[in-house]
Amino acid sequence: MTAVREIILKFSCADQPGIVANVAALFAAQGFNIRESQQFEDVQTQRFFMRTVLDATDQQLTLAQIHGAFYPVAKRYGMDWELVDADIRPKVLVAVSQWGHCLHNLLNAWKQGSLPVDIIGVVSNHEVQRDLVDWYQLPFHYLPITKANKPEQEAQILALMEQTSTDCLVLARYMQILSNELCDKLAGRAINIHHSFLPGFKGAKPYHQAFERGVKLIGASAHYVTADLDEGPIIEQAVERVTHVNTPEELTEIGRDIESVVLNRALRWHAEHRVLLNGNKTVVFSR
Ligand SMILES: Nc1nc2c(c(=O)[nH]1)N[C@@H](CN(C=O)c1ccc(C(=O)N[C@@H](CCC(=O)O)C(=O)O)cc1)CN2
Repeated sequence: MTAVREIILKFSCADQPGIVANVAALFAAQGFNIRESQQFEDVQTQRFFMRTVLDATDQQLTLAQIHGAFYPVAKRYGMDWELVDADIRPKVLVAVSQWGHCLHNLLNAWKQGSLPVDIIGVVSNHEVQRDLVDWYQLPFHYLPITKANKPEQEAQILALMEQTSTDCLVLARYMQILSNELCDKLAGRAINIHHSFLPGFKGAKPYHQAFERGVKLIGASAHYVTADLDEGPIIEQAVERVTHVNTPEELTEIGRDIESVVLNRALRWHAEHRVLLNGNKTVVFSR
């Protein structure tokens, strides 16, 4: 096991005085330098959230050794915690159906190195995006789905993630509803881009719903996937102004850019361990 250069600690626990002081004291005692730190107390739930980035260069310790050193503090406060090597990029599998704008934006950012993830491949229930994925020299897994083969198809997705030790599944306009079983197995590590400003206009055709309602703003929402369709904890959202002149097709066009930006931002924050679950909500320690 090699020594780590930089670590990211994120945790939540029941709030009480002295948490920050004790965490800081533990790392100070070992000579770690805090590079970045953010914390938040949810006064409603009395839950405390914290994310800290520490320079570990001089300590010459492995992640396991730092884990062991922090464990007593985590245990004392009953923390839900994660301590990771900041140089390890999460492995991501992307799922897409027919629309390729979010996939294109993800692959472009990944190729440019502006998305701190390791995309291991793309799965799709259609072949429409195969050429794009081939161009990026990534594996394209064509997994058609029907009501009858849904359990097998989902088992193939899960098997692919396990075989490749993939951390995260990104639904980049994947228009199939994941089963409760798959949602449970991927809790907190499957991210979907919904093409509306949630909680408005859930379901498969939000732009037509928006047109019929005559809204003046449309948007997109990236959220963790749960069994309750479009109800998962929201990671990021954005909106754009529209008018009575815009047709459903134009709303769809305007929405594509918002979706792509929102999904990239959400995936980056997830990959940088900036997102903590807070019940059915999130705490996002963005830059
Ligand atoms: N368990 C979940 N699965 C998915 C979610 C989610 O929140 N929980 N989000 C969707 C994405 N999505 C909206 O963002 C969405 C996708 C598909 C549908 C839908 O009604 N699909 C129909 C089939 C449509 C088709 O074949 O084109 C269906 O599955 O019966 C609604 C919303 C991704 N999955």
